[in-house]
Amino acid sequence: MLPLGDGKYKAILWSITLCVWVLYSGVLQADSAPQPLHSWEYHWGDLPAGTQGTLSQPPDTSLTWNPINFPADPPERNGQEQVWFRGVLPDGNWNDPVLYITSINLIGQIYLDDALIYQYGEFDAQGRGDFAGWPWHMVELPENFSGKPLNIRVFSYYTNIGLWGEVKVMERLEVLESIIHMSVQDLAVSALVFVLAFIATIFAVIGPERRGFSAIALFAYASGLMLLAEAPARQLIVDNALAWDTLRAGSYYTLPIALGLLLSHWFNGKTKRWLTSIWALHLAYLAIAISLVQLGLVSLSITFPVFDALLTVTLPTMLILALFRFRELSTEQRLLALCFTLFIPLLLTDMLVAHGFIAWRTIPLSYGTLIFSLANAAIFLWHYRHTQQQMSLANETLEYQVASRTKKLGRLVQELENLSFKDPLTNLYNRRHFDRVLEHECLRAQQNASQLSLHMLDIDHFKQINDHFGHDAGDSVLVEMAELLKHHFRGLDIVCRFGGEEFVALLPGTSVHAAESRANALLTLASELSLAYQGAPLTKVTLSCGVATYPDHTQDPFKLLKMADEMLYQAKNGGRNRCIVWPETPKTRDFMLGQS
Ligand SMILES: Nc1nc2c(ncn2[C@@H]2O[C@H](COP(=O)(O)OP(=O)(O)OP(=O)(O)O)[C@@H](O)[C@H]2O)c(=O)[nH]1
Repeated sequence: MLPLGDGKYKAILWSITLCVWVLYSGVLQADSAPQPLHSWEYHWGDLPAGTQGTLSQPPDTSLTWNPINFPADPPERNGQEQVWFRGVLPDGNWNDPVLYITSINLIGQIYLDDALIYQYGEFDAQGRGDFAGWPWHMVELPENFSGKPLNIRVFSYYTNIGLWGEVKVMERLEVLESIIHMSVQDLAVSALVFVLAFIATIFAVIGPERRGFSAIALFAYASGLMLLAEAPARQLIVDNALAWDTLRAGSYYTLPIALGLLLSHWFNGKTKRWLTSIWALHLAYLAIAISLVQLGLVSLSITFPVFDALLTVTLPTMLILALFRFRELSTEQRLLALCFTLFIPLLLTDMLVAHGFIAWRTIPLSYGTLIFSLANAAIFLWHYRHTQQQMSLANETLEYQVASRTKKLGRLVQELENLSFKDPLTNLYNRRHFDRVLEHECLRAQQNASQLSLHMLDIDHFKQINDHFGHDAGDSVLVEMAELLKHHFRGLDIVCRFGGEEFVALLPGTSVHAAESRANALLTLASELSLAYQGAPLTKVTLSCGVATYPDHTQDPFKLLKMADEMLYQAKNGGRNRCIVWPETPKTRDFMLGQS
């Protein structure tokens, strides 16, 4: 940073400011209103240009000159490619005057007082040359030019010949100022369009409407590039008119491709086929035209009128096709279609001006692009909001689904767990469950200072049922017996199938005597059961039962089971169909202790 306190630097800073002010105020004070040249005349054909940039003979002595309003496209061209114009330079009081020309079709030389003062493009010996782009021109003028004739030699194989736009004498600074002024809007819109193109690209990559957003992105990139390449300030950035015009052609020729892609994506059937053919045709034109130009076979300038002719047919066709089926479009598509409807006349008018069908004027193409860009921005925002809403909805749905599935899964786990503790044939608890609850029930009995009786039950001579009536009949007996047990015992009793034809029942809060009487009652009920299988009666069955009670007989759950089993064994040995309760005798106690 400048040390502002330092007097020396302050002085320099003030001097620079003063110079700029003097220079600028000088410009403002000068009689600097831009003045066009006047008294224009033309002469078809080339005149012999003298050596070293001088006219070998003054063209006005021996030739016929015809008056013309503006030095462009004189009548009766008849395929001629060379023409001379001459006009009189205006009077004025300029500080730093220059001649400003909007554009030249295609190349030219400018002479003042028989001296060549400016040349654009390369002339060969025959006075011909190649297209070199369409830049604006700022021609240095020597002193005392006022009132002098200016001779302009032009060569063009293009549809137009001569100068284009404005030809006037003005201050150099004013030229630069107006160039910047004319470009600001184009450049600003171009920057905005590039940002939108980038956002559209992101939507095209991630979004559901990939093709639609790709087409919008392509249109935005093409129109952004076109505006940049058209802005007069382009020459101040990179001084290569041909490169800029090639870029302009590429982007301009891409616009109908993007438009066709987008529209064809919106429609079906015949309309889609028509639109697809149109964008394919433009794609082919772009590829062929740029290739031929790059190969040096065709001049870039010639590709413009051919393209414009094509566009005057395809653009209205696309518009008519879209408007014809306007009702089928969604709101956002309608918005874009309307923007195109506004943009297309601008594009067509610009084209008509470029070819001289309409008098020269600046066409605000950037307005069309701006409207299109704003519509796009609105659509992006709408899409963003819509996507956000859909995402939160999806999240909620997902959360709901996860919760309901977790619940369902919990239920399934529970069912599975139940199944793993159940006997599938009888639907009674199985031995796994019994092993799990025995210890727990003993503990509960201890905590409640109550008793817990254990019944061990076995169907007598069950093998004979299987043998006589078959395995399935045996199964039906097991099921019947299980039903009897379920009904006979209380809800808080735990009845399990211990294995084969053996059952156990845990009776919480049941004394030895109560357990014995419940067992005897069960045995009676079992012996009275009328069993049948598939309508055929089965033999009567009886049960044997062993009983042991906690804590009366033991406080060890494992021993309790052993004791009941031992009593069952004794019941079997004692003749079956009976219940034996663990007797509190020293002999049995010793027996059990010896086992443990
Ligand atoms: N149908 C059927 N039979 C079974 C099942 N489980 C075990 N068995 C049969 O039950 C019979 C048990 O026979 P045993 O151990 O000799 O006993 P039992 O014939 O009842 O004789 P005791 O117990 O001494 O009165 C065997 O034939 C087993 O095949 C089953 O699920 N279904």
